[in-house]
Amino acid sequence: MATAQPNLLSFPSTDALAEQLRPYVLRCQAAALARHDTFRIAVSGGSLPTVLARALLAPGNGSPDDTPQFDKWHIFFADERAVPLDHKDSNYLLLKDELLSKIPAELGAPTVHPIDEKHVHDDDPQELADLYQEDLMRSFAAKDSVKLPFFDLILLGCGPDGHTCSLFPGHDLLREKDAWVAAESHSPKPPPKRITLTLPVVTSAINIAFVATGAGKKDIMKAIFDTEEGRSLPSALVNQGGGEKVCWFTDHAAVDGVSFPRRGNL
Ligand SMILES: O=C(O)[C@H](O)[C@@H](O)[C@H](O)[C@H](O)COP(=O)(O)O
Repeated sequence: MATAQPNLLSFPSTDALAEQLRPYVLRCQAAALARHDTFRIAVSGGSLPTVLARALLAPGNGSPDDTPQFDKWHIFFADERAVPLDHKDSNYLLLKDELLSKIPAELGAPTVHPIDEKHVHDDDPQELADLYQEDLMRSFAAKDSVKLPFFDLILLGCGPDGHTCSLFPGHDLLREKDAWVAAESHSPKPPPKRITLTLPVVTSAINIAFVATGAGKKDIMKAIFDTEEGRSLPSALVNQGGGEKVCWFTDHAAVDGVSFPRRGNL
């Protein structure tokens, strides 16, 4: 378990946040391309795709360091709902509408890894989770001896109850040690059937970023960062497992009243 503290960043507005998220993601991209000539990231649903698109589709200065090289990106879903890819609840559709469909051709096209639509109507989402795990294994060239996929970057949201991905407070999935991808059949946030990366996969990522904005987040942010009771919340468990690899991008409204030290840049 990591001991170093996560980084808590706070900005006056979502626009200011997106301006800082861009260089952060592009620094992660540069490090990943130098390491293995590919950038493997996982993204959540919720408000994250919109903020990410605002960050990445903004005009850059044209330098290689400030340019997303999307043709080198492999985009996975940190969690996904068991619905068809064109369903309004699909995280894939959200990402497509907000970001993928708007990427200018000259920036290249990412390789996107959606869930297998054939299994979205299964009673139990386990097969959907297993197939997604197989996709991850292929993409990370995992041999039996490779215990975990090391994402270059995982981008997360945090729900008002402290959930992240589809890892909800008090659910057994928080104790999953072996699976990379797990099935959730009773999500308190609709729709109930989902798949999610597990905590060991999330905390093994090389970089982990949360985006949390708005006054609706301030109570849970206080619980996560300032209280003992909040330590068992899924988002707090990511802080504990990821330590200094974790970076929270928030706006001032979301951290109003939070005592944990925060900064205005990385
Ligand atoms: O598919 C999902 O439901 C999400 O991945 C979920 O984990 C989301 O990130 C949080 O609920 C925060 O959502 P907001 O950013 O909209 O608050």
